[in-house]
Amino acid sequence: MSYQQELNIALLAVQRASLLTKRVFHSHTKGPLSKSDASPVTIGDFGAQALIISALQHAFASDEIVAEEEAKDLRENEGLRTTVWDLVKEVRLRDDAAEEQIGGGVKNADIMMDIIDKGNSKGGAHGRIWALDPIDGTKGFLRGGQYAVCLALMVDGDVKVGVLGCPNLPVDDSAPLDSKVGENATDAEGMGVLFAAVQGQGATSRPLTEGALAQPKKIAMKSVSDISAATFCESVEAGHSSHSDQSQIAQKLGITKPSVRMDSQAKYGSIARGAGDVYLRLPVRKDYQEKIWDHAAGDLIVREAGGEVTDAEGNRLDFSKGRTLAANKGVVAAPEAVHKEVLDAVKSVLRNK
Ligand SMILES: Nc1ncnc2c1ncn2[C@@H]1O[C@H](COP(=O)(O)O)[C@@H](O)[C@H]1OP(=O)(O)O
Ligand SMILES: [Mg+2]
Ligand SMILES: [Mg+2]
Ligand SMILES: [Mg+2]
Repeated sequence: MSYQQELNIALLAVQRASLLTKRVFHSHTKGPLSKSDASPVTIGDFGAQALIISALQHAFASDEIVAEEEAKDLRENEGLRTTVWDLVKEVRLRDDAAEEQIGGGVKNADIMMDIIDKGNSKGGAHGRIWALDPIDGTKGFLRGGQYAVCLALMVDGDVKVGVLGCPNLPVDDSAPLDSKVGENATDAEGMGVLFAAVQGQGATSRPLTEGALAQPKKIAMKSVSDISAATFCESVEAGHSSHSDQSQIAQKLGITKPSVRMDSQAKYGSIARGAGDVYLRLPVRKDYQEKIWDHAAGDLIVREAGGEVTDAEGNRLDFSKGRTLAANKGVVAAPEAVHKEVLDAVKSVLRNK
């Protein structure tokens, strides 16, 4: 299967949701609330989830969706509901034909909440299931840094299509990653990129526009012959991945450059286009299970760009286990040629802990 229709709808849906998140990013009222696990959620997360699921339901009515957010807070808080609805009803692609392909807008606030709650699939190994993170890196979004709108289609537990909208990364694939990439980001001129991949068809990037899709360009990971010269990417949040283990691994590989810290799956996109080389996410807590929506799109984009993505033991990420990556701990993403060398260093550091 070529999955061209799925890719097209996913790209348009992510592009439209990114318009909404950008509005919130620049407003003073992001409306952060704290969820039961103490992580934040904003009006941007709810609004983007509603717009994307609405597009998927229009195009693929019988597909299931595993999405991060639920409408409970909106049902209980009228003010919050109205604020999110005011955003959702206004945001449209500035291209009628493109907007029509994703079904136009949502009809009213009640339907919006029902749509948000359609993201409650249990996931699993059977059938067509989308994995959606409406804002990945919400902490980065609140801090003014990197974040990503993430959508992937799995068929029988295998990721077939992945799209990442990164409003605060440069369009230019060859722009070097500096240590400031994760700070005070703006979506000024030259910023905003959509990454995409279809299994067996390679990975692309294109500028994030406000209307019809821009032309895609093929992307590929940088070939790294000397691992000591590699650029590492890691989370900003030390609570999400172990900075200390990652720094020991870098040291073991002879890497002296400081790691580039940024929030969200923007890390997967950045290494897929050769702006960085290696993404490490080593567990801080034994009991944390990574969520499928935090990895599905990025995993495919990196592998289609010539990379290998495994957990800390060298197993491929298994998206067929439900809403979490229950069978995996940690993530090691690197160009194919050096992945083993990186993984050996990971194993050796973790063994000696
Ligand atoms: N203890 C944890 N370990 C790993 N990832 C976590 C942890 N807590 C939250 N996350 C998730 O990490 C992702 C962001 O990663 P990064 O640091 O690379 O930007 C978020 O989706 C966040 O989930 P959530 O959306 O529920 O807050
Ligand atoms: Mg996330
Ligand atoms: Mg999220
Ligand atoms: Mg979250």
